[in-house]
Order: sequence, then C-alpha cells, then structure tokens
Amino acid sequence: MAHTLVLVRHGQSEWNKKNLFTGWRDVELTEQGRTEAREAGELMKAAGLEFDMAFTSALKRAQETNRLALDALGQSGIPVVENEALNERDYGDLAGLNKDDAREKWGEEQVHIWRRSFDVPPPGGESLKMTAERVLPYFEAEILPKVLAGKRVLVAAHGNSLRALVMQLDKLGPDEIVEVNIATGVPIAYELDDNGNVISKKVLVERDYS
Ligand SMILES: O=C(O)[C@@H](CO)OP(=O)(O)O
Repeated sequence: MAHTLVLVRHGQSEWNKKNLFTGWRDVELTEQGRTEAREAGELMKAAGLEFDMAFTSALKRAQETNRLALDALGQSGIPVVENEALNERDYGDLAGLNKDDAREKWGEEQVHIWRRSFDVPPPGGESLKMTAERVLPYFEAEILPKVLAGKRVLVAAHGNSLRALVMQLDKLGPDEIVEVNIATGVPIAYELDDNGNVISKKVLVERDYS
C-alpha cells in the first residue's frame, strides 16, 4: 500500500520579501504569501490529494500556510499538530540582517557557507546538520508512524527544516542536499511504501527560490 506524505514550505513571508535572515523570528506572511498558500491547497486538490492530519511548526508563517492550504482544499477540520521541532533553522546572530548586506560585510563565500553548507552553523545559530538532529527524531517518532499506519499527512514547515526531511526521504548525502532549495508554497507529494521508502515524488509547481 502506498502512503501519502506531502511537504509544503510556507508562502512568502514579510522577511522573505525584505531579503532578511529569518530563522526563529515569528514573522507574518505577505499577501503574496497568502496567495501562494491558497494556491498550494488548490494544487493539492487538483492532484486529488486528501489528508487525515497535518503537522506544522510553532511559527505563524507555517501555521497560516497550513490553515490557508487546508481551507482551499476544503479540509479545514482535520487535526493539526504544532511543534517547534519543525521550526526553521535558528539563524542566530544573522536573524534580522539583510542577506545582501551580510554578503558585503562577510563576503559571498562565507555567507553561502552559512546558508547552504551542511555542518557549518551561522554564528550563534544552527547548521543544517543541527536542524536535522531535531527535525528527524520528531519525524521518526511522531510523523512517520502515523503515515505508515495509514494516515495521509501534510507537513507545512520551512525551507531548512524541510530540506532535512528531503535529505532523509531522498537519501541524499551532505554534498547533494547543499544543492537543494525549496521554494515558498510548493507542495512536494511523496508516496511511501510500508517501510517508509519513497515510491514516488512529485513537485506540484515550479517556483523560483526566495
Ligand atoms: O532566512 C531564513 O530563515 C531562510 C529561509 O528563508 O533563509 P535561507 O535562504 O538562508 O535558508
């Protein structure tokens, strides 16, 4: 039997729009972000997807995306579990800084290492590896067992918490995940087998990363 697991990153946030490092800062969606969230719901509906439950982070940009997508799907009544294990990676001292200003100050290469290396944390923050070390145990303990028990599950979260999940599901190494970017509001629909291995993966829309 094929099990349904769909990942969706939140829609554009106020700080995505302003090009600021965000991390655990609890910023709002923009109007465009709300539209992206509704469109994600419509895309999932058009793909024939339905859910029994949803997981989201403790941050409102993911929670609102989840809510708007489920509304658009006509599934706003399903149980939703919120947990900070699914939060964006903590950007530490970079949170609130402009990404272009940071490149000017520390150089293109250093900022790229902080943003996309696997195990180099930004100052005072979390690397992708550290993020994965809290996302994956939560996934294994709380999400995957529900999926394998037959629940169709939506996970609405963040660029880097979802990269950790994609790394695990797609069996990517540290050198491969650094190339993966997950755009706002894009549903990634997986079918898993009874052992949690991926049978199929569909990215429901192409969108540029921001
Ligand atoms: O600022 C952030 O929290 C993240 C996601 O928007 O940025 P990055 O593109 O560096 O992963």
